[in-house]
Amino acid sequence: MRPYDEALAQLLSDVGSVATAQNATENVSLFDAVGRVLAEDLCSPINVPPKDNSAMDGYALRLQGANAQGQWQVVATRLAGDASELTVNPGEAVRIMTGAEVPDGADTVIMQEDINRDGDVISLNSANGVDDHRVAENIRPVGNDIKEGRVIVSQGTKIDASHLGLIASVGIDQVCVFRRPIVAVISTGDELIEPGSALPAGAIYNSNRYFLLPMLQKLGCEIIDYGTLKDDQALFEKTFKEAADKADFVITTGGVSVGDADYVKPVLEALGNIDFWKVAIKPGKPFACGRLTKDESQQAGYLLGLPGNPVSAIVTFMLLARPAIQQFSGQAVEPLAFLPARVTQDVRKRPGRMDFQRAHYEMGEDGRIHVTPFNSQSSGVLSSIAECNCFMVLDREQGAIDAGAKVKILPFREWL
Ligand SMILES: Nc1nc2c(c(=O)[nH]1)N[C@H]1C(S)=C(S)[C@@H](COP(=O)(O)OP(=O)(O)OC[C@H]3O[C@@H](n4cnc5c(N)ncnc54)[C@H](O)[C@@H]3O)O[C@H]1N2
Ligand code: MOO
Repeated sequence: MRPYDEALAQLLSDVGSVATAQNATENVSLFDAVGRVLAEDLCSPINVPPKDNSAMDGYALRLQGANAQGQWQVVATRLAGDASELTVNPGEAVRIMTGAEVPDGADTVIMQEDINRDGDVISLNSANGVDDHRVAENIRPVGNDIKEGRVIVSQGTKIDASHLGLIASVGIDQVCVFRRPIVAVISTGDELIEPGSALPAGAIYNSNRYFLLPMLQKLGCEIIDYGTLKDDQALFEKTFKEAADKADFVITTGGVSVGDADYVKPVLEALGNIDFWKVAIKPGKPFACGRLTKDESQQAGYLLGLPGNPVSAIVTFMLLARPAIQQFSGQAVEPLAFLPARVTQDVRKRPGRMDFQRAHYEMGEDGRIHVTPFNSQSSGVLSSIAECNCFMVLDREQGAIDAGAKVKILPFREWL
């Protein structure tokens, strides 16, 4: 059994990245870029803002050299969008609106609440006059947000709404992204039927397909859905081969343990190479992965064989498949972001496997995170995922722990 860290490291070194493949990139327009991975550093062709502009509705004037209470003659009005030539001389002011370019000669904008206006003459209304203000206040200087030439979004970033806004703010409407990873999804098991019809004796509804597909979508994958295969070795061979020719990853669920109808591992061995089988995690021990071709130089899908038990399938997807696909898609894989917490009750655990107990965390009145494990840790109880918000992670050699002990947690809801 591989320790989790070793299994993940090997998986990441085996799967590589789409960045090195042929036809790895495409240009897409901004709204199609959300969720895609940027294939090159994006530099700004302009300064943002392009010119000094006002942060307030008020008066642009020259504060430097003004006498105590100040007095200025209002000579013009400046709205946002007006770029006509305008110069402010000492003793003059321009009525200015938020976002309008600051006219030449003005060094400060005074907000209108700080001004007394009498006809076209203005003065400062604060007790200490000029001393209550500073030169350059309320002016947003050119390039304050983004300097021309600066990298605004780096290669490998998964583009979200904030990046889209930033890219639009420098006037770019198309970006170069990596192509989506192609993932074939195959459920296996004679007992599985699809939701929507009555349950025959001996059958269960296929649930794994219904969380895997949306999680893959969220990762930005193109999905080839093979539905469910009956437990038939020849059928597995034929389907895996076909899927491996079309996809970067073939993800299977079920049939990966040691039962009489568990054909995933023998078929992977027959068609290609197993990189490893069995990881020292609970749940999710029987996880198989490897390349679906004997010839290393030949491109073919990489198989990730997830266990059939729904919780084991979702946990191995989150902890192994997800980072592998993320890396392949051109993103940097972030290390797991554990948080410290105190456990609210005694916890049973046998040394041997790293435990990812489903749990619920919340902030206590003492300012610490408190975590309570779900009442069933069976790998068939999918409600433990739906009703929880984190894993309580217990190291491999850890034994039982007492209420109040310090533990690590790993929030997971953002992956769903
Ligand atoms: N003798 C041993 N038996 C088992 C071991 C072991 O080490 N020695 N490991 C156990 C562990 S741990 C797990 S996890 C399971 C994994 O088994 P498989 O990957 O072969 O999965 P199946 O046997 O096909 O199914 C297990 C369970 O999950 C249900 N299932 C399968 N697919 C779906 C699906 N798409 N949707 C909903 N439920 C599904 C299936 O009906 C079974 O109940 O092996 C243990 N056994
Ligand atoms: O490892 Mo299995 O995934 O305990 O149920």
